[in-house]
Amino acid sequence: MVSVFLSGLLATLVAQTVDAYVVPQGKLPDLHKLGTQDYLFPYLAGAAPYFSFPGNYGIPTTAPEGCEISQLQVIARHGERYPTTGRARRLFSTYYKLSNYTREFNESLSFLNDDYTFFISDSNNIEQETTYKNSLDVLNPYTGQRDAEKHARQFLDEYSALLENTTSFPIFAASSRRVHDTAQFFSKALGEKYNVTLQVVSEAPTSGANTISAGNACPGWNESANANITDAFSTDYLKNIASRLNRQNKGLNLTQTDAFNLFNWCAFEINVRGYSYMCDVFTQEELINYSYYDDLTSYYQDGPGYDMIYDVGSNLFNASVKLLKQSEELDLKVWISFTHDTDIVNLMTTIGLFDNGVKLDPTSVPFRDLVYRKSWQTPQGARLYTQKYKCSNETYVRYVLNDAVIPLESCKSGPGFSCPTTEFYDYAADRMNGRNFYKSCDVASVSNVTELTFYWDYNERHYNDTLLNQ
Ligand SMILES: Cc1ncc(C[n+]2csc(CCOP(=O)(O)O)c2C)c(N)n1
Repeated sequence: MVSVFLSGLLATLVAQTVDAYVVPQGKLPDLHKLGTQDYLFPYLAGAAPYFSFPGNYGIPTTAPEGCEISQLQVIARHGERYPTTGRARRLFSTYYKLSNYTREFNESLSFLNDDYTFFISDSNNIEQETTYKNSLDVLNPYTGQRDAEKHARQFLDEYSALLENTTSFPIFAASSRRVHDTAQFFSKALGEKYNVTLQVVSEAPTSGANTISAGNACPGWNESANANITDAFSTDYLKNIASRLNRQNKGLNLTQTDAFNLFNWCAFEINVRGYSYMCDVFTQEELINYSYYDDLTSYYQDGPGYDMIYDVGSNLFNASVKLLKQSEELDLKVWISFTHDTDIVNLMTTIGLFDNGVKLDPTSVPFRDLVYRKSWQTPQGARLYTQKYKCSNETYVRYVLNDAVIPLESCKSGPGFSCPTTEFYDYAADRMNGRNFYKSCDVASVSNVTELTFYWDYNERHYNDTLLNQ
């Protein structure tokens, strides 16, 4: 009797356990593709999942022998995500064209014959972080959620000593929902030992200079300011893709715009599903052209090729330098913020991390002299660390981008190729000399907030802004 009861109970328990862990769908051959396309990430214009910076000089990211970290600042992008509204609209238009094709697909598009389902299956996911829950394959190793959790563990592994006497501290997030969600996944993954208060700082233009996302509060910024330069880049690689696919599939009428959209399809499908057969459409040469086009447009829209960007990036750089100077007085040793890719790119432009003075050439793909590789700088989940450390009685600053130390070319005489703070503060003042975010961006037309204060007044103000699906 008892054993019948027990085996019944056991069966129920097993059934419940199995139910809770149903691993759904996914065709068997897809398993071989899942998580195997990392080699493509550096070519996918920062839309693919996280990867460590490929231009790593081999400098250890830990503080050099005899040095101790005194402050760490982290500025990170949100994690892997679904496409934005605009991208999704363009992707759907290409998808509809393909889904209306009535013949069998050939060669690289033949995967579409096998009851393929498009990777945006619920429009509520547009703009949002990919999670264990909204991912199209539970075995997807690239969810933004997992990336943030992994990042948190890596952060603790390297820097938990800085939190030795701190159990309650803030983490700052721009008010985009995916940015907030990333910050929350990161915070939770730090574990119960820490009591993190998320400070959600508005990224609406009305927040003016008091923002992590200066790009959103810059009415003066003009996406097309340098379009006359970037438009000179040849679109032959896109035309070749379209004509190849049209030749292989009679009656298919893909345009060069469709070809461009297919790169995004490839990248975002990996974020959502963990693999994408669409990536097999491109040759390596086409991927190189595509990634350089991203470097080029970013350079002239958000980087050193657009003078105003030095002003935009100065909003965060100025705050960062202020925190560095105050490190002795401040209780907190770790300042963690989450935002968008362009804000990090703007900041790195003002810092001068990837600028050798050579303007990017729109007429051909450069190789030897190309240091501004935006397609490598801010993948999903990108993270820029500012380290301040003390060795004997001297203090030093240096930057670590996506697991790689990137020395400042004109100031690297310190241990670990760092910049002595005495020199660094002059260097920073020089970079920001004459720069003014509020003025240059015409922020006055949307806000009267002239200063970034959230790092200093969060305790009184407790930032808790409404989340935006943008
Ligand atoms: C200075 C400046 N102001 C505004 C824009 C417009 N913009 C295009 S993409 C993006 C963020 C999406 O990134 P993420 O994928 O990280 O969320 C923004 C804000 C810009 N590119 N540069």
